[in-house]
Amino acid sequence: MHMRRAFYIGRFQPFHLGHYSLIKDIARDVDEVVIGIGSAQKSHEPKNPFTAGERVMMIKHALEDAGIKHYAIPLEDLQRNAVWVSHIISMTPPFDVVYSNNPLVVRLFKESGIPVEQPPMYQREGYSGSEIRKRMLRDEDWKSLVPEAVVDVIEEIDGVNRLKCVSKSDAD
Ligand SMILES: Nc1ncnc2c1ncn2[C@@H]1O[C@H](COP(=O)(O)OP(=O)(O)OP(=O)(O)O)[C@@H](O)[C@H]1O
Ligand SMILES: NC(=O)c1ccc[n+]([C@@H]2O[C@H](COP(=O)(O)O)[C@@H](O)[C@H]2O)c1
Repeated sequence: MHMRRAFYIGRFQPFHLGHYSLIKDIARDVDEVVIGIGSAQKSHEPKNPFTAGERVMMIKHALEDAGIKHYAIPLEDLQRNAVWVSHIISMTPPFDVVYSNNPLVVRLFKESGIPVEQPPMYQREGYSGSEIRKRMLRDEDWKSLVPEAVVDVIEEIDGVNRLKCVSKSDAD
Protein backbone atom coordinates (compact mmCIF):
# COMPACT_ATOMS: atom_id res chain seq x y z
CA MET A 1 0.00 0.00 0.00
CA HIS A 2 1.24 3.52 -0.86
CA MET A 3 2.23 5.47 2.25
CA ARG A 4 1.03 9.06 2.04
CA ARG A 5 3.55 11.63 3.21
CA ALA A 6 3.31 15.41 3.63
CA PHE A 7 6.22 17.88 3.52
CA TYR A 8 6.30 20.86 5.90
CA ILE A 9 9.22 23.31 6.18
CA GLY A 10 10.08 26.01 8.71
CA ARG A 11 13.20 27.43 10.35
CA PHE A 12 12.00 26.32 13.80
CA GLN A 13 13.97 28.98 15.69
CA PRO A 14 12.59 27.60 18.01
CA PHE A 15 9.97 24.85 17.35
CA HIS A 16 6.78 26.27 18.94
CA LEU A 17 3.16 25.32 19.68
CA GLY A 18 1.95 26.78 16.35
CA HIS A 19 4.23 24.36 14.47
CA TYR A 20 3.24 21.55 16.85
CA SER A 21 -0.53 22.10 16.44
CA LEU A 22 -0.23 22.28 12.68
CA ILE A 23 1.85 19.08 12.52
CA LYS A 24 -0.76 17.29 14.65
CA ASP A 25 -3.40 18.35 12.07
CA ILE A 26 -1.20 17.25 9.14
CA ALA A 27 -0.58 13.87 10.81
CA ARG A 28 -4.34 13.19 10.70
CA ASP A 29 -4.33 13.52 6.87
CA VAL A 30 -1.24 11.41 6.03
CA ASP A 31 0.73 8.38 7.27
CA GLU A 32 4.03 10.22 7.88
CA VAL A 33 5.19 13.85 8.06
CA VAL A 34 8.47 14.91 6.43
CA ILE A 35 9.67 18.03 8.28
CA GLY A 36 12.24 20.24 6.56
CA ILE A 37 14.48 22.20 8.92
CA GLY A 38 15.08 25.24 6.73
CA SER A 39 18.18 27.48 6.70
CA ALA A 40 20.01 24.52 8.28
CA GLN A 41 23.41 26.18 7.82
CA LYS A 42 22.45 29.08 10.10
CA SER A 43 22.98 29.31 13.87
CA HIS A 44 24.33 31.71 16.50
CA GLU A 45 22.50 34.67 14.93
CA PRO A 46 19.71 36.78 16.50
CA LYS A 47 17.12 35.46 14.01
CA ASN A 48 18.62 31.95 13.89
CA PRO A 49 20.13 31.13 17.29
CA PHE A 50 19.89 27.31 17.20
CA THR A 51 21.86 24.80 15.13
CA ALA A 52 20.22 22.26 12.81
CA GLY A 53 21.08 19.47 15.27
CA GLU A 54 19.49 21.34 18.18
CA ARG A 55 16.34 21.86 16.10
CA VAL A 56 16.32 18.11 15.28
CA MET A 57 16.33 17.46 19.06
CA MET A 58 13.44 19.88 19.69
CA ILE A 59 11.28 18.27 16.99
CA LYS A 60 12.17 14.66 17.82
CA HIS A 61 11.42 14.97 21.52
CA ALA A 62 8.23 17.03 21.06
CA LEU A 63 6.76 14.71 18.42
CA GLU A 64 7.91 11.51 20.15
CA ASP A 65 5.85 12.60 23.16
CA ALA A 66 2.83 12.93 20.81
CA GLY A 67 3.53 9.66 18.94
CA ILE A 68 3.68 11.38 15.52
CA LYS A 69 5.55 9.47 12.77
CA HIS A 70 7.98 11.86 11.17
CA TYR A 71 11.40 12.51 9.64
CA ALA A 72 13.14 15.83 10.47
CA ILE A 73 15.65 16.64 7.72
CA PRO A 74 18.02 19.64 7.88
CA LEU A 75 18.03 21.51 4.55
CA GLU A 76 20.54 24.22 3.67
CA ASP A 77 19.45 27.28 1.67
CA LEU A 78 20.46 27.62 -1.99
CA GLN A 79 21.28 30.81 -3.90
CA ARG A 80 18.99 29.63 -6.72
CA ASN A 81 15.24 29.56 -6.02
CA ALA A 82 14.58 27.98 -9.44
CA VAL A 83 16.28 24.71 -8.44
CA TRP A 84 15.25 24.73 -4.76
CA VAL A 85 12.38 22.22 -5.13
CA SER A 86 14.74 19.71 -6.82
CA HIS A 87 17.20 20.23 -3.96
CA ILE A 88 14.44 19.48 -1.41
CA ILE A 89 13.29 16.37 -3.30
CA SER A 90 16.88 15.12 -3.53
CA MET A 91 17.26 15.26 0.29
CA THR A 92 13.89 13.99 1.60
CA PRO A 93 11.74 10.84 1.66
CA PRO A 94 9.15 11.02 -1.17
CA PHE A 95 6.05 13.12 -0.37
CA ASP A 96 2.65 13.70 -2.01
CA VAL A 97 1.60 17.10 -0.69
CA VAL A 98 3.17 20.25 0.81
CA TYR A 99 1.75 22.31 3.71
CA SER A 100 2.98 25.91 3.88
CA ASN A 101 1.95 29.54 4.31
CA ASN A 102 5.25 30.97 3.04
CA PRO A 103 4.36 32.64 -0.31
CA LEU A 104 7.69 31.74 -1.98
CA VAL A 105 7.52 28.11 -0.81
CA VAL A 106 3.89 27.84 -2.02
CA ARG A 107 4.81 29.38 -5.39
CA LEU A 108 7.87 27.19 -6.01
CA PHE A 109 6.09 23.90 -5.19
CA LYS A 110 2.97 24.83 -7.21
CA GLU A 111 5.13 25.69 -10.23
CA SER A 112 6.67 22.20 -9.89
CA GLY A 113 3.19 20.64 -10.06
CA ILE A 114 3.15 19.46 -6.43
CA PRO A 115 -0.15 20.02 -4.55
CA VAL A 116 0.06 22.63 -1.75
CA GLU A 117 -2.27 23.07 1.24
CA GLN A 118 -2.30 26.46 2.99
CA PRO A 119 -3.45 25.77 6.56
CA PRO A 120 -4.67 28.47 8.99
CA MET A 121 -2.29 29.94 11.60
CA TYR A 122 -2.71 29.12 15.29
CA GLN A 123 -2.61 32.08 17.77
CA ARG A 124 -0.08 33.93 15.65
CA GLU A 125 0.30 36.75 18.25
CA GLY A 126 2.15 34.35 20.58
CA TYR A 127 3.00 31.30 18.51
CA SER A 128 5.72 32.93 16.43
CA GLY A 129 9.49 32.44 16.46
CA SER A 130 10.11 36.21 16.44
CA GLU A 131 7.81 36.79 19.44
CA ILE A 132 9.42 33.92 21.40
CA ARG A 133 12.99 35.19 20.73
CA LYS A 134 11.89 38.70 21.79
CA ARG A 135 10.48 37.36 25.06
CA MET A 136 13.68 35.35 25.72
CA LEU A 137 15.75 38.53 25.36
CA ARG A 138 13.44 40.44 27.75
CA ASP A 139 13.21 37.63 30.34
CA GLU A 140 9.44 37.45 29.73
CA ASP A 141 7.38 34.24 29.66
CA TRP A 142 8.21 32.15 26.57
CA LYS A 143 7.94 28.64 28.02
CA SER A 144 4.14 28.62 27.63
CA LEU A 145 4.54 29.08 23.85
CA VAL A 146 6.60 25.93 23.14
CA PRO A 147 6.17 22.18 23.86
CA GLU A 148 7.65 21.07 27.20
CA ALA A 149 10.31 19.04 25.41
CA VAL A 150 11.56 22.23 23.73
CA VAL A 151 11.99 23.96 27.10
CA ASP A 152 14.20 21.04 28.17
CA VAL A 153 16.36 21.24 25.00
CA ILE A 154 16.79 25.03 25.26
CA GLU A 155 17.78 24.69 28.93
CA GLU A 156 20.24 21.86 28.12
CA ILE A 157 22.06 24.00 25.54
CA ASP A 158 21.86 27.26 27.56
CA GLY A 159 19.92 28.66 24.61
CA VAL A 160 18.59 31.86 26.19
CA ASN A 161 22.07 33.01 27.19
CA ARG A 162 23.36 32.18 23.72
CA LEU A 163 20.59 34.25 22.12
CA LYS A 164 21.38 37.17 24.46
CA CYS A 165 25.09 36.89 23.62
CA VAL A 166 24.65 36.82 19.82
CA SER A 167 22.07 39.62 19.94
CA LYS A 168 24.36 42.08 21.73
CA SER A 169 26.24 43.42 18.73
CA ASP A 170 23.59 42.90 16.04
CA ALA A 171 20.11 44.26 16.85
CA ASP A 172 17.37 42.18 15.18
N1 LIG B 1 1.25 30.00 14.82
C1 LIG B 1 1.37 29.21 13.73
N2 LIG B 1 0.36 28.39 13.39
C2 LIG B 1 0.45 27.61 12.30
N3 LIG B 1 1.50 27.59 11.47
C3 LIG B 1 2.54 28.39 11.77
C4 LIG B 1 2.54 29.23 12.91
N4 LIG B 1 3.69 29.92 12.93
C5 LIG B 1 4.39 29.52 11.86
N5 LIG B 1 3.70 28.60 11.14
C6 LIG B 1 4.12 27.98 9.89
O1 LIG B 1 5.42 27.44 10.03
C7 LIG B 1 6.20 27.76 8.88
C8 LIG B 1 7.29 28.73 9.23
O2 LIG B 1 8.00 28.31 10.30
P1 LIG B 1 8.99 29.32 11.06
O3 LIG B 1 9.88 28.47 11.88
O4 LIG B 1 9.60 30.30 10.16
O5 LIG B 1 7.97 30.04 12.06
P2 LIG B 1 7.81 31.54 12.47
O6 LIG B 1 7.12 31.48 13.78
O7 LIG B 1 7.13 32.29 11.37
O8 LIG B 1 9.30 32.04 12.67
P3 LIG B 1 9.99 33.52 12.68
O9 LIG B 1 9.08 34.42 13.45
O10 LIG B 1 11.28 33.21 13.34
O11 LIG B 1 10.15 33.93 11.24
C9 LIG B 1 5.28 28.44 7.87
O12 LIG B 1 4.73 27.52 6.97
C10 LIG B 1 4.23 29.03 8.77
O13 LIG B 1 3.01 29.19 8.12
N1 LIG C 1 16.39 29.21 -2.36
C1 LIG C 1 16.25 28.76 -1.14
O1 LIG C 1 17.18 28.30 -0.51
C2 LIG C 1 14.90 28.78 -0.48
C3 LIG C 1 13.73 29.06 -1.15
C4 LIG C 1 12.53 29.03 -0.42
C5 LIG C 1 12.53 28.75 0.94
N2 LIG C 1 13.72 28.49 1.55
C6 LIG C 1 13.78 28.19 3.00
O2 LIG C 1 12.63 27.53 3.44
C7 LIG C 1 12.36 27.90 4.77
C8 LIG C 1 10.97 28.44 4.78
O3 LIG C 1 10.57 28.56 6.06
P1 LIG C 1 9.80 29.86 6.62
O4 LIG C 1 8.37 29.64 6.21
O5 LIG C 1 10.05 29.70 8.05
O6 LIG C 1 10.45 31.07 6.04
C9 LIG C 1 13.41 28.95 5.17
O7 LIG C 1 14.45 28.30 5.86
C10 LIG C 1 13.88 29.46 3.83
O8 LIG C 1 15.22 29.93 3.86
C11 LIG C 1 14.88 28.49 0.88
